[in-house]
Amino acid sequence: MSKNGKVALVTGGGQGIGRAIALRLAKDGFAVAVVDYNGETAKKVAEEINHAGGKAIAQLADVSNREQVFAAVEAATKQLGGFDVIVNNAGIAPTTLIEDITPEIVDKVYNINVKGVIWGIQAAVKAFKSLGHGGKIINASSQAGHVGNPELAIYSSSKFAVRGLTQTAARDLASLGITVNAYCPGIVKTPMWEEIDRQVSAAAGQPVGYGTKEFAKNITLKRLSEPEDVAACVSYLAGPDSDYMTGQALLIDGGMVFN
Ligand SMILES: NC(=O)C1=CN([C@@H]2O[C@H](COP(=O)(O)OP(=O)(O)OC[C@H]3O[C@@H](n4cnc5c(N)ncnc54)[C@H](O)[C@@H]3O)[C@@H](O)[C@H]2O)C=CC1
Ligand SMILES: CC(=O)C(C)=O
Repeated sequence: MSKNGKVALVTGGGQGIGRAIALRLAKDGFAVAVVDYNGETAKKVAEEINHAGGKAIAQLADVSNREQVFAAVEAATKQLGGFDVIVNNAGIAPTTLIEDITPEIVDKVYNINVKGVIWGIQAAVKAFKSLGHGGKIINASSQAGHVGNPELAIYSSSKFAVRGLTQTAARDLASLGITVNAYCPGIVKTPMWEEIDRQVSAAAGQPVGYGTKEFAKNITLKRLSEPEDVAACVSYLAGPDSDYMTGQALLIDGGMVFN
């Protein structure tokens, strides 16, 4: 049994923001299922939680595969003794100049960033219903889901889609006692951001770090965010203090986007 008696599942939990969320939710008292298509990193994060006195399991699943997502939620429910929160965090962000976009890249990004969230929502609803209680669904959008980001057309549009899904699911699932919210980080220091910086800088013929400077110009708080900044917000969305919040897409971007 976890310290707060609750179970959370985090997709893309093997590194970056997902790892920070898994560690934070474990600290908050959740038993955590760390799900990733990289089995090694998921295992490492679960071990880190267990060594620190928490309770975690690692699960291998590709969120673009509906059956694997349902299987992960079912296994988490059985092995951890319940199911209360899903964090649909896994995502990819290749840069996509408009004229170079191919059907393959659209499918790849949408299969993970959009369909992966849909499968996560469906699998969580099935688990909550079978357990006879409500729950919390938390989705990864982005500041790029509030404003179109240069050179990230497909990624940005996928994150707008996540906001749309979040609002609609919040309305559709409220009667089941399920809340649905999204978090919308700005630039977070993770391997994903490092890769975007490399691609944007190279496309501009500039050294690594140029992309970061360009994107970061408008951050009011004048610093990039840490994965832990995002995890703190997700901790709130996963806990009881957000019980009266649903359909929201919280910006955690240091003031990059005011709306
Ligand atoms: N880093 C940033 O600046 C921002 C990130 N985000 C979003 O936050 C989420 C996490 O991003 P980061 O931690 O930065 O990314 P990351 O690339 O550093 O880590 C992503 C994790 O997800 C896993 N993953 C990717 N595709 C998967 C799939 N199909 N099935 C299972 N696991 C999969 C990867 O193996 C990795 O462990 C993403 O949805 C991203 O779009 C949003 C705003 C800003
Ligand atoms: C990768 C991403 O979502 C950014 C920069 O907001």
